[in-house]
Amino acid sequence: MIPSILHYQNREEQALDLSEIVSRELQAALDTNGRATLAVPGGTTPGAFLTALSLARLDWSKVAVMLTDERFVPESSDRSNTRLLRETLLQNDAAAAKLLPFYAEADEPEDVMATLTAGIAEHLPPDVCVLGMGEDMHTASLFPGADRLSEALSPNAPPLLPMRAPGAPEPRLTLSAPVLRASGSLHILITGSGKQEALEKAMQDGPEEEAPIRAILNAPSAVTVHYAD
Ligand SMILES: O=C1O[C@H](COP(=O)(O)O)[C@@H](O)[C@H](O)[C@H]1O
Repeated sequence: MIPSILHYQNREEQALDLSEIVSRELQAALDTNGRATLAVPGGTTPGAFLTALSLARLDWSKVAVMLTDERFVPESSDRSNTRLLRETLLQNDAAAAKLLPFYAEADEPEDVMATLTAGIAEHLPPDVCVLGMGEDMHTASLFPGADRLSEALSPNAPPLLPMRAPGAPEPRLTLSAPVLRASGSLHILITGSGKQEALEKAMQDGPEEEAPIRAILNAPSAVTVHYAD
């Protein structure tokens, strides 16, 4: 399926418009199911969007929030995606949302995988999923060259996997491709010309292992790319 691509005048407009779209989709899920699940990315791009979304007038007490992926670091680290969520989305009205943890203290992610997977099981697949993308065409923590990438891209992948990749300084936990692809709606949030070029490359035919974002671009659900310079 070819994604819809929305070009915004600037990053502020991108953050506000995407937050309105996601808010509407969450409300629709609440109307239908009485609850909703939202998956959001970490990293450097989504802060303004997450803060804008925290102001949405929703019954956040019925919304479960999870990350698309996490670095295996405690919240005291400024590399923690959970910390980003607490400082941005889980403020204002959205402070009432239920955060589904993607980190627990342990030596290795494998030690806590069963517990963290059990915590998200009843909330999958997400009703709404917003993903980031790197210039290397990774999304969530599905990195080219990562140790368990083939498994995470396969249709039978478990929902949550540990992942180690050459360019990633710490181990990761990531939602797998089949769970991400099964989301009710999919949004890709990107900024800057480097990511625009990476997206154009990923939209050409080729293996998902080389450009894991292709697993999302080819998803059966509607995919919208939100781009600003
Ligand atoms: O490491 C990560 O990278 C991607 C992209 O991050 P950005 O800093 O380029 O915005 C992000 O989507 C992912 O959630 C994060 O863990």
